[in-house]
Amino acid sequence: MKIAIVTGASSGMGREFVKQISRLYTGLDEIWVIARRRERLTQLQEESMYPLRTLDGDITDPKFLEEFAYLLQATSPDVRMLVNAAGVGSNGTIADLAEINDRLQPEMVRLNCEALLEMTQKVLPYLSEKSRIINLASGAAFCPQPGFAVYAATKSFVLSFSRALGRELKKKKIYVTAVCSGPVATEFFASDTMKIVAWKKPFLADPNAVVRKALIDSGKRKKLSVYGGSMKLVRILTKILPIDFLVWIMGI
Ligand SMILES: NC(=O)C1=CN([C@@H]2O[C@H](COP(=O)(O)OP(=O)(O)OC[C@H]3O[C@@H](n4cnc5c(N)ncnc54)[C@H](OP(=O)(O)O)[C@@H]3O)[C@@H](O)[C@H]2O)C=CC1
Ligand SMILES: N[C@@H](C=O)C(=O)O
Repeated sequence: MKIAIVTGASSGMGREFVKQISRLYTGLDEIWVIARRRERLTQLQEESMYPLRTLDGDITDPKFLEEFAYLLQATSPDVRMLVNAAGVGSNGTIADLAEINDRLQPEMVRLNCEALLEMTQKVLPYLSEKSRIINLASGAAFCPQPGFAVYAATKSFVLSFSRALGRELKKKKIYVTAVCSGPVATEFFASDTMKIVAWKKPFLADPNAVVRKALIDSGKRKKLSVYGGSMKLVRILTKILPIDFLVWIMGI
């Protein structure tokens, strides 16, 4: 059975990946869609040409991860694509966020880093030649960001992890792409602790376009998918400017 697996499929870019994978790729038997909001995943069936297998649950929950591993073992699928899109962000200083809720930032690390790693580890034995992994990192991965510190650090983890994993899997011809976009118009900005700052508003990208580029870049076996001219410029600047200056700028 040939499948694609998408985490964070109930909204934003994960949802868009499911829709576009279903339109663009032939030969899949199922797409496995993962998120906590079951009804959203069920509704998504209307937008997919392929049967969706709805795995509703929290990917930071060891019980969910155990059941997921068991399902993989029981069905032994050929996973053609894994999209790790589940993730959250919070902005504010580390101290302010800790005062609001001291679990907020540790739980962000658990979801954005550990759960992404655990999903990848579990799926790895079921990937074969020309399979692909797409990890949602962020432009925030390019440099430390005071006021967005833990989120940016989690995304640096995702970028670094993706690059190294891609190298490890090269011999097996399995390709890994990290998606590093700027702000994208999704529910990411709808939580009480993740407010979009004014200067980012003009740069808000359409999730449809970001995902289309990510799938094209993954098809071209690119290690990074960077959407938009402004984010490409940010990437260059973060390579050439001194780190202390960059952190100062980001903290203004
Ligand atoms: N929007 C942006 O500006 C950018 C976002 N990104 C990254 O892209 C990825 C997708 O974000 P985006 O689509 O924008 O955001 P959304 O908030 O729209 O989507 C996040 C998804 O993650 C799922 N999710 C959250 N927590 C859990 C959990 N514990 N277990 C399982 N699923 C979970 C949510 O589903 P549910 O609540 O149903 O569980 C939802 O489907 C994230 O990793 C984000 O960091 C990168 C660059 C820019
Ligand atoms: N890139 C976005 C999040 O990942 C942002 O800048 O808010």
